[in-house]
Amino acid sequence: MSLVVDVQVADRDVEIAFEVAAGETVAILGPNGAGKSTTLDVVGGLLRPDSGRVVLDGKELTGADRWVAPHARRTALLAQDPLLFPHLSVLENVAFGPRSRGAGRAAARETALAWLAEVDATGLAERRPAQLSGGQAQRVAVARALAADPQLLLLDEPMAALDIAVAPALRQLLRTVLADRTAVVVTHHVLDALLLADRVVVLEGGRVVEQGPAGVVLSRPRSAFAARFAGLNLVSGVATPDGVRRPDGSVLHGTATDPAPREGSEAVAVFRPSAVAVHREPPGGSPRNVLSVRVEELEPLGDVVRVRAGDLAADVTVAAVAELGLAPGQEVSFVVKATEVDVYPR
Ligand SMILES: Nc1ncnc2c1ncn2[C@@H]1O[C@H](COP(=O)(O)OP(=O)(O)OP(=O)(O)O)[C@@H](O)[C@H]1O
Repeated sequence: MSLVVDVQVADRDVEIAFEVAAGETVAILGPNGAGKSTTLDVVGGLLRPDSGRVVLDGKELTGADRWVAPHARRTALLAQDPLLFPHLSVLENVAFGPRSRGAGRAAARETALAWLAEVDATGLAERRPAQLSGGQAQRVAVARALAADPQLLLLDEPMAALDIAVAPALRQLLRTVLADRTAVVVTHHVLDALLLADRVVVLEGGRVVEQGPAGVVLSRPRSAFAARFAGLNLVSGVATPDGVRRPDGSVLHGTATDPAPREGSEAVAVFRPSAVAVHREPPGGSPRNVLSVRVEELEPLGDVVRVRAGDLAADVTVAAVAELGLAPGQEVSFVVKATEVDVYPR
């Protein structure tokens, strides 16, 4: 059930093309307004693009002269909100899909019970949605989506509305469910991308700026958003023999990784926040990279404090924050060794 998406929505300035192979899960990432919801809406048939096409398993769902209605698309949407029918029992909610596809009452009930067992919710069958916790309702929503036997599963931040304590169990369930399914998942969570998706597609400003295997994009990001998402610092510019020249003319020295960027071509320098040391004064005569920045925000992160300055971040200990007297608005130097900076083509 492969998916081909190549669509344009002029009034939203969205032009997006990507493919999902049969059995593959693709995560769509991007900042607010990047076009993630627009993409899901177009694929699910809720929005008609100005031009382009959506093809599922060789069948055109959206095209120049073709428009398959949402309910006839064989796609199922799992959204933030479980969207269960409040007046139906859990069992009836899950049986709804098979019933609408023509199954008899007994067969639909059997399918629904099988899916409820699959999501570990058999004991909830007779309850009404109002009698479920958020996590239980979302598990039922998973069963309902799958009971309709969709060819493509669309997930729109399925964990976003859940309690932090409940999210891991649902993520684990989705991991099992998505293992051999064709799916597109919009997420703001790095763990979802890593644990659920085979590939990620990064959108910015209504365009695909980067795509590839989840592990590769998150460990070797080439776009500003993917780097931020993966918790890495990224500086882009033009490749020099030993680093990246930034638009302001300064060079960030690093180590070229395979494949090394061609001198003069667009390149990125990427380094971990934990590799950055923060100094009040620029260290004199240092062979290291020194970036002058203004502290914008201090954010506690486990046993370190993330110091944010523009697009860059440094992780320092609480003791260092106290010792340096760090506070927003302060001018400081971010210092990073060239050996900690990976340079590769953009
Ligand atoms: N109903 C609408 N009518 C017109 N423009 C819209 C509409 N919804 C979104 N847009 C615009 O389309 C572009 C893409 O928005 P979209 O909602 O797809 O982004 P998103 O990546 O889902 O963002 P978010 O993470 O905030 O949900 C934005 O410029 C947005 O302002």
